[in-house]
Amino acid sequence: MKEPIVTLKDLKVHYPIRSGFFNRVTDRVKAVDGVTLSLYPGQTLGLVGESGSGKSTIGKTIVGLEAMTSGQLLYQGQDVSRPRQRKEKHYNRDVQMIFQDSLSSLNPRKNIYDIIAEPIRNFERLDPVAENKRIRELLSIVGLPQRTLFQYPFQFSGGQRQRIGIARALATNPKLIIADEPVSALDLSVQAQVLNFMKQIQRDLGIAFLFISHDLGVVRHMTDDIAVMHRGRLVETGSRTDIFDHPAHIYTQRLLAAIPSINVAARQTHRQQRQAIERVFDEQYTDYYDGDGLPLPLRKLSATHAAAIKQPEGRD
Ligand SMILES: Nc1ncnc2c1ncn2[C@@H]1O[C@H](COP(=O)(O)OP(=O)(O)OP(=O)(O)O)[C@@H](O)[C@H]1O
Repeated sequence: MKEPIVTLKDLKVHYPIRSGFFNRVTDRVKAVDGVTLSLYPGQTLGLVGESGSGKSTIGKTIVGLEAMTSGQLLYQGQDVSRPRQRKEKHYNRDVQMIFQDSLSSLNPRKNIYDIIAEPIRNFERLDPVAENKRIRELLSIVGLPQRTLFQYPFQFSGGQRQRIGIARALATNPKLIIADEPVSALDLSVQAQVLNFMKQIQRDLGIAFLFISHDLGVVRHMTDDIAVMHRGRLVETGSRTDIFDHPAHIYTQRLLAAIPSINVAARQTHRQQRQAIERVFDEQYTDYYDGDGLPLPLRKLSATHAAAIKQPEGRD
């Protein structure tokens, strides 16, 4: 197996909660509470879980937008947990992010040329001719007409803006892109277009993706490997077949049952299955969560599959 591009080791990100007259820290939200995972060259890893499970915090920590409480961030095997180490290793150039909300993540006062040029100007010093050429190339990679180059974000549709966000993320020739719910703000018909387009880019350019989504249906379309997150921890990791055909954790089973059925005739049966899985979730809760309601540690089930479940009886 190739060396991972990025590895998180026992990552914890805890947010302080302040309250009272003196604004003292009275509690902590354990948004990420001991996550270990690796991202490999050319791989797309899907990170799924319901809202609040800690997915975005992982993405933001990888690109340095959130500080780690503890744990380690490795880049090609080297420790880059500190911002200074990331700078030295060109990490910030090689790891980019695409955001969910393309309108608020693109500066409304800058035209597309300057938006795409920004990361190039930050990390590479190209002469104006080379810069112009690179920006035009990026625009054609993301399928936008050259005449749009000096337009502003509000002049584009949501799908087109997401393509601009992708062009900006591609500008520095990154090795890894974090895509946090990249299509959830778009109409269904545009979602499919943008997803197919991202898949094609991923294949053509061999970039690794961490694809964050609350929707297992979208993740199935995009990724070969999936990590399922609940309450700040991973509850299951595996190949698409492991997760979709042999889900071992009750929470993964619940997420699978929540994927809406396209077939109208099957909706009634689907609803009954969903209710049945909700009952099983409540009944078997203590087999999967500890006394504090936190997921158990991950246990290896095969070379590709691991789940946060109890050891079978009689084994330790
Ligand atoms: N800056 C912050 N200060 C305090 N708590 C935060 C902060 N950012 C996130 N949280 C909390 O951390 C937990 C994880 O949030 P996070 O956004 O990572 O989850 P998520 O799975 O990405 O959900 P969503 O899809 O809704 O963004 C949530 O309980 C959230 O309220």
